[in-house]
Amino acid sequence: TVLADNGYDVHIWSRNEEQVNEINEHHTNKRFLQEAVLPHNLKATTDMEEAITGAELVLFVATSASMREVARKASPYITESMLIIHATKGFETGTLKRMTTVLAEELKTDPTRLVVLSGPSHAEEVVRRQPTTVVVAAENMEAAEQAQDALITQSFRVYTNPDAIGVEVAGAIKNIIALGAGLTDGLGFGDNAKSALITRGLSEITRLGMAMGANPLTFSGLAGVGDLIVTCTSTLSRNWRAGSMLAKGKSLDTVLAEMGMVVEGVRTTSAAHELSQTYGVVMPITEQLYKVLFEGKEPRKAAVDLMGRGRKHEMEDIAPIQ
Ligand SMILES: NC(=O)C1=CN([C@@H]2O[C@H](COP(=O)(O)OP(=O)(O)OC[C@H]3O[C@@H](n4cnc5c(N)ncnc54)[C@H](O)[C@@H]3O)[C@@H](O)[C@H]2O)C=CC1
Ligand SMILES: O=C(CO)COP(=O)(O)O
Repeated sequence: TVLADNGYDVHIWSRNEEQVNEINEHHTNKRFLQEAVLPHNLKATTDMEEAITGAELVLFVATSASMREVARKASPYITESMLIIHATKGFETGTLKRMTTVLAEELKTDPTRLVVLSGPSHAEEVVRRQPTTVVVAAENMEAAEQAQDALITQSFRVYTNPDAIGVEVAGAIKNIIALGAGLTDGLGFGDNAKSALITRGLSEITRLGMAMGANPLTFSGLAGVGDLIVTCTSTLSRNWRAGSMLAKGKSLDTVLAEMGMVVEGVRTTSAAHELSQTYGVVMPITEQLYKVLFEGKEPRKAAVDLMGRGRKHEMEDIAPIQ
């Protein structure tokens, strides 16, 4: 809708014929966007060639689990002149690769020109043209600025950042913290607990990001603090909702089935758990969430263990202790 508002003829690719027909005939996508009416210059197709051929810009919004498969399908129709952007938050399971790496491999394109779009942006609000701010990041600033030009509207304000690694790491890991925020709310803890989780979660994101080559300042921006606030405090967040359902004693399988939409934080917890070992980074919230999700640990016990850790300096492993 953002691109359509800027006058582009937008072609959405979906594998789901029913959804494609609904978008083309009724200009709605009720399962995901309720009553929102979609612009008439936005058309859907199940044909990847038709969706991409002749495009100036291709925006990938696959789930992290399906990014490689979708990119491989798109690859034959991608040309060098197309601007490639993605808005996916997560790592590839198994390889632990960032989404730009997956895209660069499948599209055989210059990785420095791949643009990451992230920030606090629940789709349900974007489609209603409620004020939203995001960041587009690419090593090649010209590519980031092209994305900014294409996406900026009166209700969708777009900032640029050269730190694609930082923006990707922040967008992925904040989902773990959002699951944790849902858990603390579901357990009946107060605002102090949630603020603690958000802030110490930011430390965790910063430590991993720095180890992976990110600029720590990126994490105080829209992709870091901004997205942490929206996903840890909004009932629109699937990750927050999943966490609060887990706290009520539902199994992970039940929660995911009831959600019916992707909860990226689950796979990301597993990936970040491995990344923390690969990079030798301490990630206590991620570690406790891993135990809750995959080892059956009681959420309340996880909270007790987090509170009972050894004494620390607040900026340990981030800034030198003076
Ligand atoms: N929904 C939101 O507000 C935002 C979502 N994101 C990110 O965008 C990505 C996608 O999220 P959503 O669209 O919200 O998820 P969703 O669960 O609402 O929709 C995902 C869609 O992908 C389809 N899909 C799954 N596997 C596929 C495959 N192998 N081939 C083709 N289609 C496949 C599903 O059928 C579904 O229609 C995630 O990484 C998410 O973190 C980022 C910012 C905001
Ligand atoms: O990333 C998002 C908003 O910026 C979407 O978050 P959820 O996946 O938790 O709904």
